[in-house]
Amino acid sequence: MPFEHEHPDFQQEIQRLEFTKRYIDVVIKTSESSKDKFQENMKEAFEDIDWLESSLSYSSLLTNARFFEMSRDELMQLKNARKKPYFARIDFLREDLNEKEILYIGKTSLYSRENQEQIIVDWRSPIANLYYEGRLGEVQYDSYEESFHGHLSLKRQFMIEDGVLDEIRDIDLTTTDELLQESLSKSSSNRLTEIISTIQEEQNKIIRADLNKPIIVQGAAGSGKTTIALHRISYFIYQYKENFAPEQLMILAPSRLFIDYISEALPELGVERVRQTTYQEYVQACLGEKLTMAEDNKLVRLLESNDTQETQLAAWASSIKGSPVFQVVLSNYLKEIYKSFYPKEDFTVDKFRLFSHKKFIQLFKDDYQYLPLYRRLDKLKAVIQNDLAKKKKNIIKKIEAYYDERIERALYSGKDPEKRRQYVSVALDKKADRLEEIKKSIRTAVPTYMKQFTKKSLFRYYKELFADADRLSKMSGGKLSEEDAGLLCEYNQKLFKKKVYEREDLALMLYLQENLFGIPKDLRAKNIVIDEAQDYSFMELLSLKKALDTDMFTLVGDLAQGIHSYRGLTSWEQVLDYIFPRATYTELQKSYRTTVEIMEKANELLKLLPYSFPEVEPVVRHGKSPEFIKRKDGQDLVKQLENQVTSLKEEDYKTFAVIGKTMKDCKLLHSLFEKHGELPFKLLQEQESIPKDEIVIVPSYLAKGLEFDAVMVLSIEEKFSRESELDIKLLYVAMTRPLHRLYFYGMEEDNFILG
Ligand SMILES: Nc1ncnc2c1ncn2[C@@H]1O[C@H](COP(=O)(O)OP(=O)(O)OP(=O)(O)O)[C@@H](O)[C@H]1O
Repeated sequence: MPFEHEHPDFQQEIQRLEFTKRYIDVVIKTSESSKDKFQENMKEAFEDIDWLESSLSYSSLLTNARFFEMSRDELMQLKNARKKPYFARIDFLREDLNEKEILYIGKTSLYSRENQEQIIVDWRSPIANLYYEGRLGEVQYDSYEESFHGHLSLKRQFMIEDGVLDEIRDIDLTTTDELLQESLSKSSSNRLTEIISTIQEEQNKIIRADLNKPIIVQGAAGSGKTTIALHRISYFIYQYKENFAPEQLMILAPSRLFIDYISEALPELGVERVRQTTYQEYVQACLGEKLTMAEDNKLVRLLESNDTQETQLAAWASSIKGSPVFQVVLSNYLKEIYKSFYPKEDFTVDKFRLFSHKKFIQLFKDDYQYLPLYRRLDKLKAVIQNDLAKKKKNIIKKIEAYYDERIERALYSGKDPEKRRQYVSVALDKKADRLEEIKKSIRTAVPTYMKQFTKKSLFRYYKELFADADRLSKMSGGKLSEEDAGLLCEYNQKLFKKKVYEREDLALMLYLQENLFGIPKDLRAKNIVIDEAQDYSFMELLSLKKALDTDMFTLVGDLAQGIHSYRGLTSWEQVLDYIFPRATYTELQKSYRTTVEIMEKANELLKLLPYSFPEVEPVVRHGKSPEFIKRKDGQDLVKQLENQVTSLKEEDYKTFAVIGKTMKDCKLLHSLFEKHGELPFKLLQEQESIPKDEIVIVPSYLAKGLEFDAVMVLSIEEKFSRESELDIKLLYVAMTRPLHRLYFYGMEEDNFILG
């Protein structure tokens, strides 16, 4: 029996819950009215009861009551916690203390206003780690670099629904966690939720891993990567609340659709103020310009195009532009640009040499190395301006002295007076002219000198990079043959003519932008989470790291789902070796989303991929085996799918998706639904938000990261071929979306590779 109403402590726990709820109410009420009201509110709330232990009795609550200011966020969190203030309790006797601590763990912390005792302990606090890691018995936890040893005598889970205690259960980590089973067997809401009460040990390790180091997680489909990444941000914010505002953190998601999907979990974890954006949006913000992106989706082109040569060229161009070859190219290109800024002439005013070009170069090259190119120029401009301001009096004095001396000499010379007068008058005029001239030179010297450094826009620089094949090949240090460089130049020039950019161009432009102009400070997040990181190229990750000037990244991804591998990663090694050498690398092999039956089928696909992925282990939860159903045509197909959904609804499933290989089949089905459909449905596009209570029609590549109770993989005109690595990955993505049921609708089983 998993949970017991007859648990000997059940009544006592009800009272504790009641106390906590009322206490929360008082704190909320008081902080919304006035602090002086605290005592009054307390009295009102607890007047009718006399059951509390003495330490919590209402008379003791009244004495010494102090009210603490709460921030808006804390108040918000407390309000949210009202329905379920905590989910677990641990009893811990610390070695160096005599008294056993009884700690209730919840989403947010709550201190007693009277004696600072913790009424609720935040799940992210150091001691709460005992709930996630500790077995009953001797344990230890670390807090602020100190270790505390002691005895853990109880771990208790609570099921609280709408403020009412339903069940309690005492557990040890060694027993199978039925709370986890229960939470996994629920139906999905189309949105990601928090999992704080059932975080597993291996997940907890990642959430709490050293916050001062980057981390890379290779995790199987459904292993909780997205969820864990969000919990890690939450943990980070809690640990560094004094040092960082949530706005300084950033989540990079694959699409707006995905941001919508995770949006529900964000406020629950207190991370809704974290910047959430897509890679493309972020880079464009850094460039300070909205670019016209090539509309064409290369992935789709790879799947649909008959024009194989052109498509292959496009894929090849992407892979090269994303590869380390371009790190070499850009670094040589920048060297070249920098060199072109070394002046050959000294800075002079009139005949006076004020600043040698050598000194200028030394400052430019070495002293101001930490600045982007144009910021160095600004700085140097200020330096020579200052220098001139200091020296200008001296220059004028020298000129005056020169003429004064001549005039003086003429005045005392033996020339006849008329000639002397004439000479002096001419000399005075000359002096005035010279002074006028020199003052003008002083005024214009700096701008004139700076004129030699012509300013070009980022886009000019970028275009010039692809202007000359021979030069490009040289800049690659021979890594790009002249022929390949030629193809690449031609390819990009075509894009420039159309005035469009591809996603792959963004990384290179970001790299140049950072080195030439710099990135605005407010865009430099301090800690970055990248989901679906396998779809990023080497250059994308490298230029992000450089632009943000930090290596504090959390990268989560799954190479088996690397459907953009024409540009993305095929191994984590390169990233670890060259971009994030300080990173810890972890693998997650357990899947929490799908049933054993579905996962076993999906695992068969993994074997067809040319990588050695270990099999994904599903958490033991059984369901029906995936089923192939011969599809009908037209109206009958719509009926067939609708009947399926209706019968699944009867089993209490709530979210359904029909997944096609690409948009092509999805659009076909969508038009059939428009003509004949009776149930509500929606075709998902990239910018869309996921509807509730509608049958979702979505292409496999957009379904990545999402989940549904039941999935119907559909093949109308498109088939999944076992010859194509991309098809295998897309089918794998589609098959790992359902929590409970998976169907294949097609003409033949073979359309889905596994026939
Ligand atoms: N410890 C856990 N307790 C309860 N549910 C969990 C746990 N870990 C993961 N889940 C659930 O498993 C599902 C998959 O999680 P998530 O989407 O984070 O996985 P993922 O690794 O990002 O998957 P994908 O690679 O398919 O994008 C979610 O429904 C999540 O709530």
